[in-house]
Amino acid sequence: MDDSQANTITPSDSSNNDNTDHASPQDVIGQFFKDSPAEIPADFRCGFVAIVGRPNVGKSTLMNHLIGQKLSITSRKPQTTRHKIVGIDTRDNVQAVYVDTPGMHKKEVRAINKMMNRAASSALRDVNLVLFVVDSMKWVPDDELVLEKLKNADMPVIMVINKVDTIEEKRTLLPLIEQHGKRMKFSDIVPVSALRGANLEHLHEVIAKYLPFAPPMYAIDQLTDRSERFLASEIVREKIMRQLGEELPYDLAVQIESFKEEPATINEKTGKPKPACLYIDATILVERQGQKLIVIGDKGRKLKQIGMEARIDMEKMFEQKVMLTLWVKVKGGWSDDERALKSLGYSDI
Ligand SMILES: Nc1nc2c(ncn2[C@@H]2O[C@H](COP(=O)(O)OP(=O)(O)OP(=O)(O)O)[C@@H](O)[C@H]2O)c(=O)[nH]1
Repeated sequence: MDDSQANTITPSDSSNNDNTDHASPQDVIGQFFKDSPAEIPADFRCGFVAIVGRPNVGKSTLMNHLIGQKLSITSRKPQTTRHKIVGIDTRDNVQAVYVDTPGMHKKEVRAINKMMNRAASSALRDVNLVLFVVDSMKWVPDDELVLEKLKNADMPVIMVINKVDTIEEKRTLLPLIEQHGKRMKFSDIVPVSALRGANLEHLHEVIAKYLPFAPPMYAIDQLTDRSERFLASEIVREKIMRQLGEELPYDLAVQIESFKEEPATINEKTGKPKPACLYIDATILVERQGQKLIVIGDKGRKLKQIGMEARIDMEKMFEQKVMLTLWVKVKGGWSDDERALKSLGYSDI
């Protein structure tokens, strides 16, 4: 980014009272989720699901197919601070929230042991269900390590025998299921081919059976990482509109440059906790230098106000501390550039 063309502001005081008269974040969310059903059926099921297993058994492939190839689906709510949400799958009165188990994707064998120790004590805590993924063709000591940790788990564990498409002799499948069934008391054993999408409908049904009756934790319309950024950019745009009114350049756009969450930490020296924080960098793109000056305002006052109001709304929407950095940049002719439009999320609208 060209610093000479940018003006930054980082509102840092999150304790400001919000006295401005503006649309609440609920209004903004409502705009995007207006098709969501108003009434949640009493038999709705919802819960956290952890997908575990040694490297290379197909966990990522399975998750991607379970959530319908929608990668990087994330959402933020306070209940999820313990987990990293990797996918939210909502269908037929069931919402399965897939969570990442830290270290699960490490290749090193030793890491598994460490990871599973940790997983048993933290990542697996609070999940409602575990999917233990194994490769139908191989059972190796690493699987055994994972199994050992799962034996202590106090939630249902479903064994998912993956890659069944690689089994040549299909009649060997039943004896294999029987053999695995003796390893521990699984709630269910489901053979699938994640890659081919085979038997995944059945797996969806089995997963649903083990999730508790609970209302959805997330919007029925799944949130993608993109739409989360999109909501953030819409908040900034709304604040610009409020500040500029008639002066608003009609071809102004807001681009979210980065959207990163820093987890809560403890300061090693002082021992004081530092809360989790969402760092959002956004660029306000305008067509001409004159428009840039309008957005920035006298002594940067307008931009400062926009940043402060936007941050307050973002903190409400994302339910955590937000550090917002705003830039204003002249990008002549961007509105004619199809690629730029796509990168700004206009294909989504
Ligand atoms: N034949 C076949 N291959 C599969 C299947 N599922 C996954 N694979 C392949 O297995 C390999 C590993 O898949 P991943 O999904 O990356 O496995 P993972 O368990 O997430 O691996 P880590 O990230 O190392 O923990 C990839 O080459 C996949 O294409 C399946 O059902 N059948």
